[in-house]
Amino acid sequence: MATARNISRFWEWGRKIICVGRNYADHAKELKNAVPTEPILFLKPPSAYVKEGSPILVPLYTSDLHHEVELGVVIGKGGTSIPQADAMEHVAGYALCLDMTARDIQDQCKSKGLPWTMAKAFNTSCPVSEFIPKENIPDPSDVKLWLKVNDQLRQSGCTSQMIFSIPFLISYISDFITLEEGDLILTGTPKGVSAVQEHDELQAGIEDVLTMTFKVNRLEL
Ligand SMILES: O=C([O-])CC(=O)C(=O)O
Ligand SMILES: [Mg+2]
Repeated sequence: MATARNISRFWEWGRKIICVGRNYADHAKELKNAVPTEPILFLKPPSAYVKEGSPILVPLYTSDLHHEVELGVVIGKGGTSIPQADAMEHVAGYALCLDMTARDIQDQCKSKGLPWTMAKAFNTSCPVSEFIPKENIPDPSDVKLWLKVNDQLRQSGCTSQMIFSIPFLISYISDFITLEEGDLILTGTPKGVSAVQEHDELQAGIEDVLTMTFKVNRLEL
């Protein structure tokens, strides 16, 4: 007998992960990138998800794996060409996410004009918290995000600093990628990205809503 799918386990559904890059001016500047005038988008596959209790695995081909703490928006109602005014009706809730990035590989891809797939879409590149029901974050345009590595604060930002708002992003993306229930939008990272090493412990949080912890491991050959 088929069991009903529950949005609170959206990461098991095999749906899209759509990521927004350079959505915070302070992060665009720290990597010496221009502040965008239109959203920069890339994708991660559902195989990128990892949940607390399992480690983040450093790909063998990188020596500069970075953390990026981000607010994730979980789509509850699909749609195409969603007007900005209706966008929040399509949101089921949120998740705290890390956009793990092989920065050395991303730099190589950027200099060659190649896509970022190897830098951004590898297994365990999307650590994700428990599902956060919409009611628990009444104003997603004003929540604080933070990340510590081995108890040292590295990132601390507020979603009020986003260049493109959540309703704008939902509308913009849905004009050319149909959004489906269970999709996740990663809304970009504030400044403070830095490298992590094997055995590091990452702890991240959204204000007083939730915290999550991940260990970093090397992939065994
Ligand atoms: O790799 C980058 O700098 C782009 C990105 O994902 C972000 O800004 O969150
Ligand atoms: Mg990112």
